[in-house]
Amino acid sequence: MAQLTQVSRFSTSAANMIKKITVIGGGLMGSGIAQVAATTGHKVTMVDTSEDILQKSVKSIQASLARVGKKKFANDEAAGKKFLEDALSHIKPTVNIKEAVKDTDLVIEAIVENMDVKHKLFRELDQAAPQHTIFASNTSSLPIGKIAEVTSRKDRFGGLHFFNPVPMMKLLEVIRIPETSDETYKKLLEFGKAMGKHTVECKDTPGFIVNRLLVPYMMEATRMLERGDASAQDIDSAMKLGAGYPMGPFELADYVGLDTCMFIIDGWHKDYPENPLFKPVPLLQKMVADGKLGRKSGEGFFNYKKSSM
Ligand SMILES: CCCCCCC[C@H](O)CC(=O)SCCNC(=O)CCNC(=O)[C@H](O)C(C)(C)COP(=O)([O-])OP(=O)([O-])OC[C@H]1O[C@@H](n2cnc3c(N)ncnc32)[C@H](O)[C@@H]1OP(=O)([O-])[O-]
Ligand SMILES: NC(=O)c1ccc[n+]([C@@H]2O[C@H](COP(=O)([O-])OP(=O)(O)OC[C@H]3O[C@@H](n4cnc5c(N)ncnc54)[C@H](O)[C@@H]3O)[C@@H](O)[C@H]2O)c1
Repeated sequence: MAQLTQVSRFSTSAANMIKKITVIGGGLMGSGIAQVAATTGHKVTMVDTSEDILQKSVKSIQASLARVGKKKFANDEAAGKKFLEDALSHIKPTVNIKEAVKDTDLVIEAIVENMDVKHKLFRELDQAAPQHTIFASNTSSLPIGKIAEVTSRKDRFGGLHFFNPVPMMKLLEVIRIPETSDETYKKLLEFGKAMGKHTVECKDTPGFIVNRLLVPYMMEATRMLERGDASAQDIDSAMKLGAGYPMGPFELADYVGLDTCMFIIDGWHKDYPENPLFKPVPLLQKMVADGKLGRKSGEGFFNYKKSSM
């Protein structure tokens, strides 16, 4: 623990700071990370698997920038427009991974939550990126040390766990594995601050800080619903009005994606079968099997289809 806090007292010289970043994955999280990096003066390359997906990512960044700009420059439409255009000009979307990492300082991986897919990507990145490039994963639940195993740069590897929606959520968990060098960790912490986030330091433990507490709470809410103790609506209202949460557990699960929720809890159960907090939840598994994935599929614990709204 002493080691974790000691590192954050040092500061990196301006010449040594992270300026160019590559975000792999332009989905919910990757597009948010790219957006915030661009608005905080970084040069960003955003990679996804197809031009179509990248177009959608840019559209969602535009929409989010418009919301931020409208608030930030409430009485100055021209300044809001300039803010949006400046930020977009700092983001280069591409499907070419090799080109995207050729002179980057930091790669942030935000692709699907699957160890094999992440390993395949990091093997490729390790070959293509220059020696000085730091790698980070935005994984919600997979061990950073295990993701890093396929690279030859564990000393330049860490976790940067952002929260959804990235432009609004102030927290960034910065995770180190035993091999992460002090120099790397220091740079990651400073990058987080440069992104305008409040950083917290954490070891490579399941769920880090937030998800280790949040996931059991959300699963317990689902078990409560499964037992028929209360309705989803009332459980959500209770936690919002009685505990001060901005979203109830089911609104949040729908927002994150029920497939992601299920992947996390089932994965932890496999790794820690003795822990009762990580027991799979049949209701969640059934909803995912039925294609009810939350907001992204139009239905989850609540219905988001236009006709029923
Ligand atoms: C099994 C369990 C699984 C757990 C999974 C873990 C996943 C992961 O690893 C960790 C997480 O992320 S955990 C998840 C962690 N996340 C949480 O826990 C989220 C909890 N929810 C919240 O904090 C709030 O509900 C929100 C901030 C999302 C929306 O706020 P609201 O009041 O309900 O609704 P509003 O009135 O619409 O918007 C309010 C303001 O926000 C602005 N805005 C919104 N989205 C924006 C965007 N994309 N861009 C730009 N701006 C955006 C908007 O413009 C507005 O500004 P104004 O100044 O008021 O005009
Ligand atoms: N959804 C959340 O609330 C949340 C919050 C924090 C962290 N995370 C983590 O962030 C990561 C991404 O989650 P998400 O919700 O943004 O997922 P998402 O499904 O919205 O986006 C993933 C994107 O990665 C792309 N992709 C997949 N394989 C790729 C590859 N090999 N190369 C380039 N792009 C590839 C997909 O096309 C997709 O656009 C996951 O590890 C997840 O656990 C998610």
